[in-house]
Amino acid sequence: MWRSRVISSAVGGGGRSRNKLFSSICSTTPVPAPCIVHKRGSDILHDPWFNKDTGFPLTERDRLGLRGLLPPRVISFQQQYDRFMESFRSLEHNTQGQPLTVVSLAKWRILNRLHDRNETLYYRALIDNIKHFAPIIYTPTVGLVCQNYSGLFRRPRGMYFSAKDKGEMMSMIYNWPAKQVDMIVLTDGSRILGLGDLGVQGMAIPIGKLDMYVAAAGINPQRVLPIMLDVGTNNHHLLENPLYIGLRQPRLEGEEYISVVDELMEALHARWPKAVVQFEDFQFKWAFETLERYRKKICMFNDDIQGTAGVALAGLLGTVRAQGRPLSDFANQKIVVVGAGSAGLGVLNMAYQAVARMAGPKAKPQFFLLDKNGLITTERVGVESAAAPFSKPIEEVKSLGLHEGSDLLDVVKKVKPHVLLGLSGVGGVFNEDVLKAMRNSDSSKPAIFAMSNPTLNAECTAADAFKHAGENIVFGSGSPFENVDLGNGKVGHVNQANNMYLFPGIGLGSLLSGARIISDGMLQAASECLASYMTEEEIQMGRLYPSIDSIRHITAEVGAAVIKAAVAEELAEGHCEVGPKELAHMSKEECVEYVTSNMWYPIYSPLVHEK
Ligand SMILES: NC(=O)C1=CN([C@@H]2O[C@H](COP(=O)(O)OP(=O)(O)OC[C@H]3O[C@@H](n4cnc5c(N)ncnc54)[C@H](O)[C@@H]3O)[C@@H](O)[C@H]2O)C=CC1
Ligand SMILES: CC(=O)C(=O)O
Ligand SMILES: [Mg+2]
Repeated sequence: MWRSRVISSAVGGGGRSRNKLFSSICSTTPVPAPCIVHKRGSDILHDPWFNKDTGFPLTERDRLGLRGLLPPRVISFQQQYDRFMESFRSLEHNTQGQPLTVVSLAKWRILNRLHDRNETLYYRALIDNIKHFAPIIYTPTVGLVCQNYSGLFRRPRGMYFSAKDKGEMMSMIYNWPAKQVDMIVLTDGSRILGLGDLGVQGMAIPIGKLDMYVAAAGINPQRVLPIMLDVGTNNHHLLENPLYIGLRQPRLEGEEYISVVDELMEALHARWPKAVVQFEDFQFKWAFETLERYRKKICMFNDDIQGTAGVALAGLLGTVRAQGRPLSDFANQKIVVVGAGSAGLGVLNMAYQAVARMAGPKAKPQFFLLDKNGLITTERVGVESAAAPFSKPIEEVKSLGLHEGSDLLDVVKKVKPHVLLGLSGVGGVFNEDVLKAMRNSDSSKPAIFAMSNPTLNAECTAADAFKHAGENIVFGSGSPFENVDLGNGKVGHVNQANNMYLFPGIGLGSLLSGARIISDGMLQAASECLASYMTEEEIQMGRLYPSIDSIRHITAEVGAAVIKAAVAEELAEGHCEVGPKELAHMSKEECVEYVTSNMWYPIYSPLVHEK
């Protein structure tokens, strides 16, 4: 039995992991570990990490100088939870019939206010209602929040570094109050979902991703750090907005840009050398470059390139199974990828690697890549170096009646793909004609993945996909859609093909293994774990990914797979009291148990004051 860490002692607060140590000693309900707090009185009430609102027991009120600062009656955690959920339901009821954007922002506001006031209650509400709340704190509403962030901003969360901080970052990093940081999500706001350059307003993305880390991976919220690196924006609309809260200057470019990122990475690594850093929503021209620059030096990954690739590959393998074919048939699948950016190229990279493993390095995958200028072939002038390996040989293209730059409809008609996968950021690009052309797919169960976010940027809606491409398709989308009623009691199942199924497990597995870096092998293990998670029966029903309700379970499995891969590649240096040798001796089940027991869970811990 692997003992969990007693988190409180390490971070001076928040000793709220489910504690196996206690449960193995006591036969009764485990007592939560006490949590050390270095403040007293109203300072505690204004600190969302420690605040319990009316939930402070009387003894604690005495101990912490809170007596008289709260109404006399003590309200239990359960009562507080019920009251919050009741006000959320009232809000839903009272906003019925109002425009979707108004309702969505109102829901985000009520959750955000709780987040700012009482983190324990917030995360319990999030974990227990993840299916309902993920679309608010994550895609699609987080996109709307980013678009309006300057107006919505009330209280700071995370850290802001800007081009004006050059030379200061190494000292600024010590302004962050937590001694320990495990998980960092960093953006420069240059490609927020499919919404483009939103400058400093992109900060809602790292915050939302880290909320998912807490909910899905049980990362202690006291140890997460969302970071915005504001190097300016090229969004004229924002530059002209007098209330814009970011730097009002064009984006830094070239050497100037990279030197600022270098400085920040050095500062982060110097203070928290074991923290995992996730790069998020960097524009294409910097996404690959920064990944290659840092991935051999520190424990980091790019979620849009690597997390997305793993989730997409799991979905693609699922579609092979859904067709009733052996997995090795993946090498013969005709896949049209629409969007040759960070995400699309990440997917193709991983898909090519999978084919090479299955069918040998000489295999020639039938993958087709399109960008805004159409089909990318070896005749393309000025092709990006990251896209070049996926350019289709022109002779092959011509033999199909296609040419350099063929449009999507023509490609779908001539190729008759098994899979159409969109990562273009362009809403509706899978139009009626394109979807109808998928009816002539060579697959008995064609797959359509409209993976772009948020909802309006999806390549097609779920309803249109089933309506035009036929009821036998398998469908996935980056943002959630309702299942589609096909009539006669039949339902078109909607999968959420989103990197949220992998990034929490990649991050947690990397952290708990103490991996020096995040290797391709670790990412592949994560993807394979997700791919094999679904049963044959589920796959036959068109379910490629599990329900988000079981996200902690999936994350535990993925995290364990990542740890095992890190150990196998001798990258694991261990974490806290669990060293690499102990990790190596864990069975798969023990490893899943180790990951699970390290997941933080929100309960009120007794607070103990220390000067
Ligand atoms: N579901 C998920 O988990 C994820 C979804 N995404 C989504 O993928 C989208 C793209 O992200 P990135 O690759 O980082 O963006 P990017 O800007 O790097 O790439 C976009 C690509 O789409 C191409 N494109 C634009 N218009 C097109 C058109 N009409 N037809 C065909 N291709 C077109 C561009 O030429 C470019 O190659 C975004 O909407 C993002 O939200 C990204 C990561 C994860
Ligand atoms: C999901 C995600 O990472 C994106 O749309 O960028
Ligand atoms: Mg992203």
